[in-house]
Amino acid sequence: MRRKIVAANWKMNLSLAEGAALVNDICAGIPRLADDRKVVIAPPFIHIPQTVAQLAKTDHVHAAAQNCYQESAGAYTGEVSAGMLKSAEVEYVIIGHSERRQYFAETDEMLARKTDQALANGLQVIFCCGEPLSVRDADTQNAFVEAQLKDGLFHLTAAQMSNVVIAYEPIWAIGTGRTASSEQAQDMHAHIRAVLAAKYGSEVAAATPILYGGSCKPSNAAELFACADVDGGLIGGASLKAAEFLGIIDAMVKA
Ligand SMILES: O=C(CO)COP(=O)(O)O
Repeated sequence: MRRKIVAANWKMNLSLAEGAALVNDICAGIPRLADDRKVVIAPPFIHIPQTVAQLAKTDHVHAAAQNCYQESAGAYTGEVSAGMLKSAEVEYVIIGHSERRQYFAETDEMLARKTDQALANGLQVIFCCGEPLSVRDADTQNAFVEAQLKDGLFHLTAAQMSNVVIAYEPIWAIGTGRTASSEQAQDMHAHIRAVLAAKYGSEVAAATPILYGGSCKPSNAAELFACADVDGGLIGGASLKAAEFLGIIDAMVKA
């Protein structure tokens, strides 16, 4: 049985006090999860020690970072290494979010190195892919996403892939209120799984969770998570309100 995951990406939001209150409310409201269902919370770096301490009281909610640097240590002012995240007891790291690619000029080559750093330090990677609107309008999204996966991930071994989760986030659906239809999500997720199967075989492809991200809310989560190849979600805006995030977790529990 493939893992199902709902992950919160807080992006650059919330004070420490607001973050602590939100994690408290999520932990208080979360239902019992089966072993194959996981909730992940990715706050800004500065929240991490606080969030990790709060989550130590639960078994089924895990801390993540939103990024890490591609070198292990040194004179890189302002950066945070995968080893530091591990030392803070972070379990997951998001790599290749479209906002990192777009605003911080992160290239596929950098993302491949970040992935290596994360895996070498025992972190699980949530690797993001997804096309801009111009690519969707030209109907070339399958080739675009395939190239992102090949360039960012396909240097990994099959064994390393067991520590990788993929998040498909079409850029035109992020923060826009315009979600992909369940048919668009399923088509792309099936394509991603076929690309994984061609490279790593059907067992690895079947075991890799593929999350959907982009304007996912309690009102559309159940329909998205009912798709055969959608294994949960990476949630931005709706992860900042406990009631909304708990509603999305509920959709995963029932999926
Ligand atoms: O980018 C996202 C999560 O990483 C999605 O953001 P929204 O849920 O706000 O559209």
